[in-house]
Amino acid sequence: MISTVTINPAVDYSLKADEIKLDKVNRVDFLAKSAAGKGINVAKAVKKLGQEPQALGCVGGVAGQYIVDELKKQEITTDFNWVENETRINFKVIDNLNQETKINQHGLPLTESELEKIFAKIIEQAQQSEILILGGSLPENTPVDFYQKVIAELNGTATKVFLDTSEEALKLALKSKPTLIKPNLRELEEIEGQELSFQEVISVSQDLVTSGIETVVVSMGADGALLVTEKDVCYARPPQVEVVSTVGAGDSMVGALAVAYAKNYSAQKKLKFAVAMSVATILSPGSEVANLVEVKKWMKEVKVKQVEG
Ligand SMILES: Nc1ncnc2c1ncn2[C@@H]1O[C@H](COP(=O)(O)OP(=O)(O)OP(=O)(O)O)[C@@H](O)[C@H]1O
Ligand SMILES: O=P(O)(O)OC[C@@]1(O)O[C@H](CO)[C@@H](O)[C@@H]1O
Repeated sequence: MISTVTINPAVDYSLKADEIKLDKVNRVDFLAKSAAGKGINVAKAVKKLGQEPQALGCVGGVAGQYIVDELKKQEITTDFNWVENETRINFKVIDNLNQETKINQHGLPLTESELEKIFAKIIEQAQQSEILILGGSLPENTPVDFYQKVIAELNGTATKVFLDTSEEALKLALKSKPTLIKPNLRELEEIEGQELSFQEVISVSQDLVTSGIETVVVSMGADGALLVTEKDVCYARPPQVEVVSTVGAGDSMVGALAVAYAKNYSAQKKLKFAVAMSVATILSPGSEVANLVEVKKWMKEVKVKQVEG
């Protein structure tokens, strides 16, 4: 089974504005509302790709109930922990220039006891999961080494742990050696504390692999993605497309990578499948993700090659 963990989920509101005027009232149009947060988007992707995911995490209040109800409608198995504070609402505003402004709340804190319970649930459920995906930020006041501790606890077990987070939580978690990480270019640059050329992205990823992380996938927006393992350095270029919304593009890639891992695809096929999924997803509105039929169509358009390390 593929399980996803979203400690800090969100209800995403996608909105449209002609332009965002700072220090003014902005009148916006409503486009879509979605059950979201990175791990939840990954679960939606896994389901759309024909596998049965399980979504874990913390939900609270009316927004939490919305997430539970939506995932039920999408026939996604959930085993959430109910918490005292309301789940956050995030806003994604698309303007006339197709720029996406993302307004993400930090997420209200969890109590110490809620944190202990979700930690225990993750470890328990990991035992039945071939792949466990930890996705997104941590709510306010959560110890920043939360993911690091979860991964350390699962070291030496059969569970493959994928991680998609950012900033300090990512930096610390690298020390516990997750199986796979999927930083975008900016997140990788944050880890390194400097801008990176394409060759530097390859060598930094190779260093991470040498340190004990099995697979590093770096997503680079319209420039595609790179997958690095001990044996392979593959690069995939997406076709040029008219973007509808990039929200969830990275998450859809992680979902596709999990499915590709479960199916034991080759390195090149894993990357092709993941990039095709992301391309199909950026053509879907809001935080929605694409399905297998669309992915199969885009796989023909994604060019993958082995590059020199
Ligand atoms: N403008 C674009 N044109 C073609 N493909 C794109 C474009 N933007 C994103 N993609 C595809 O989506 C993948 C993921 O995008 P990106 O690197 O922006 O991830 P991300 O920052 O993790 O996304 P998010 O956090 O919004 O889910 C890219 O590797 C690429 O395959
Ligand atoms: O604030 P975080 O946890 O870093 O990211 C949350 C989020 O921006 O990520 C998803 C897109 O990747 C959205 O559905 C959601 O609102």
